[in-house]
Amino acid sequence: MHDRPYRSALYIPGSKERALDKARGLPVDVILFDLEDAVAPDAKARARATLTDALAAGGYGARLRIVRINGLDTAWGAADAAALRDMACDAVLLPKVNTPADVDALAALIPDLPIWAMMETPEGILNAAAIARHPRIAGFVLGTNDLAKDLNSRGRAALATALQMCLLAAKAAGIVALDGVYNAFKDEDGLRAECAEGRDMGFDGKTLIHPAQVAIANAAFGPTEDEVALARRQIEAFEAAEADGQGVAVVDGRIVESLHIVTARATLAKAEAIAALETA
Ligand SMILES: CC(C)(COP(=O)(O)OP(=O)(O)OC[C@H]1O[C@@H](n2cnc3c(N)ncnc32)[C@H](O)[C@@H]1OP(=O)(O)O)[C@@H](O)C(=O)NCCC(=O)NCCSC(=O)C[C@H](O)C(=O)O
Ligand SMILES: [Mg+2]
Repeated sequence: MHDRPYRSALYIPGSKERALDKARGLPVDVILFDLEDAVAPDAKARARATLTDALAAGGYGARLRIVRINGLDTAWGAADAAALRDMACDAVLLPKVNTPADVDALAALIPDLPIWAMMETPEGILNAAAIARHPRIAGFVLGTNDLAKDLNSRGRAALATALQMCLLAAKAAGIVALDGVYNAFKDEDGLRAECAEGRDMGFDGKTLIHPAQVAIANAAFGPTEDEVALARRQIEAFEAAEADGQGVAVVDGRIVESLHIVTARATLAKAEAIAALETA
């Protein structure tokens, strides 16, 4: 269980002032301010300055502010990493992480900021467990477009092993894992289905590309009222069973043991964290 919700993580091109402004009013849990693929090569330097000014102006409230820089092996990566010193952000997202050494290289340039890794290359996926265990890594973001490109694959089913390897690595290391984007941003039913699939696999949230996707991800990755009510009933029933010297309770015809109470408490904690974020 993490300290805050990560249901929706919206990419915003660092070059788009209007979108940077719009995000101040969106009910999104995480903002991924992008200097990488959403910014054209000619616009990289200007985007860096525009983003620095937008972050300095503030107004993003309790949303987690993560800046995606260009890779350190590109023409822009070193300048992006240097600019982080002047950016009011909470973490940095490093694209195309292949090995823990890639994380070491960035960590040496930025002593304090938590680092998130884009998991989007075949080599990175094979090294997922070691990358997740790196002491500076706080989260994984799946880059399903780049991964499909490198694999020359089609469709989400072809990515299942990679998604699950990243999830296993993230869960074993206790870090956050966010699912990849759904490109067809006008297809609400398709997004809803893919969010449900990612949630059921164990992802903490979904990365998004358009404001219209936010409400769908928030609904999919937040507990429903029925789930919260069930969690309360399970805890109540289990505590009553324990008081009676029993290790098992029954709720709605299903057994409830101490391990289910861990999940029930996590559900309540998540609902509380969402309520706290929404009123912050
Ligand atoms: C996809 C878009 C290019 C569509 O843009 P546009 O045609 O302008 O959309 P709308 O006219 O419907 O926009 C309506 C208003 O919403 C604002 N807007 C649009 N997108 C965003 C956003 N991402 N964040 C905040 N606000 C946004 C517009 O400014 C309009 O506002 P207003 O005029 O005030 O009403 C566009 O959505 C876009 O550029 N999206 C982000 C694309 C992106 O970031 N791509 C890179 C990340 S995906 C990736 O790289 C994944 C990974 O690495 C992998 O490998 O898979
Ligand atoms: Mg990518």
